[in-house]
Amino acid sequence: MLEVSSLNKVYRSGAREVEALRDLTFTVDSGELVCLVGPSGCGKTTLLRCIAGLLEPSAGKVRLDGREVSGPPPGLAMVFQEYGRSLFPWMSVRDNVELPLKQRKIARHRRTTLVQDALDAVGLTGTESAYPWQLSGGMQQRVAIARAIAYEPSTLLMDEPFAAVDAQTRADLEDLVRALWQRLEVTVLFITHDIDEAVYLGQRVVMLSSSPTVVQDEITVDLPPARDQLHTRADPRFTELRTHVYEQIQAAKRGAGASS
Ligand SMILES: Nc1ncnc2c1ncn2[C@@H]1O[C@H](COP(=O)(O)OP(=O)(O)OP(=O)(O)O)[C@@H](O)[C@H]1O
Repeated sequence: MLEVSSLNKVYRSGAREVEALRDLTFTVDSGELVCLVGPSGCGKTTLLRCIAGLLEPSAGKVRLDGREVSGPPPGLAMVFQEYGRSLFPWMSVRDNVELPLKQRKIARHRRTTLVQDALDAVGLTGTESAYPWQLSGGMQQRVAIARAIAYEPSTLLMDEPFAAVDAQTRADLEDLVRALWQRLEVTVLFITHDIDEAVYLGQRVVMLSSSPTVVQDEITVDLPPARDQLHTRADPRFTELRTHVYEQIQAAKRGAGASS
């Protein structure tokens, strides 16, 4: 479970102060998939860095599985937008996925099993010896996802992971995330600028205001759990939910408070 309580971050340099996060409170329950959306510049990077233990908040707390985060938490794995920069080009697919397991000092035999299972789960069986640059963007992002799940995290933090891939690949990867989430029962916080993606993927959508950031609104996505690109997106309820989220993000851009 991820708990973000009254999180505040003020950047100070000399006499200049920038309040990036004002007062951010939300939770992601164990095994839940929550999407976070907000206008550009809403403090998403600042929030992520606080959750990942890479940045100290000015006030408030982040707790992961009951423990206060004060450095990179062991149960957390991350997938970033820039897969090209998060994979090491001189390492094979297998070595990229295995690296965090070596750093965790997991025994070789167990590592081999975890790497193979993760590559199978993301549909990359047979690419073990390839190098990232020999793969398409979508496949590289699958490697990054395999690396994250091989680590067996309790929580997966996904930072606009599909912003740089084409629409068809993106749809496939969205379905992969839902399938893995259901199968692995992992807690997922998925950050995206794409409102349709947030509603399609999430059990809940948390909307952020412009910086200094607060939670603008939050909705439960009451769509059936078995989702597919064709039928879910054509569901009138999907349209209602996306309209609500869109209106809230527009209100956030204008600096207005939440409306019901
Ligand atoms: N190191 C820093 N020093 C001063 N101000 C900063 C620093 N990092 C971020 N900020 C400010 O904090 C606010 C939030 O920035 P942040 O990078 O967290 O937003 P973001 O949502 O990730 O942006 P984008 O969506 O454009 O990537 C912005 O006003 C930014 O200028």
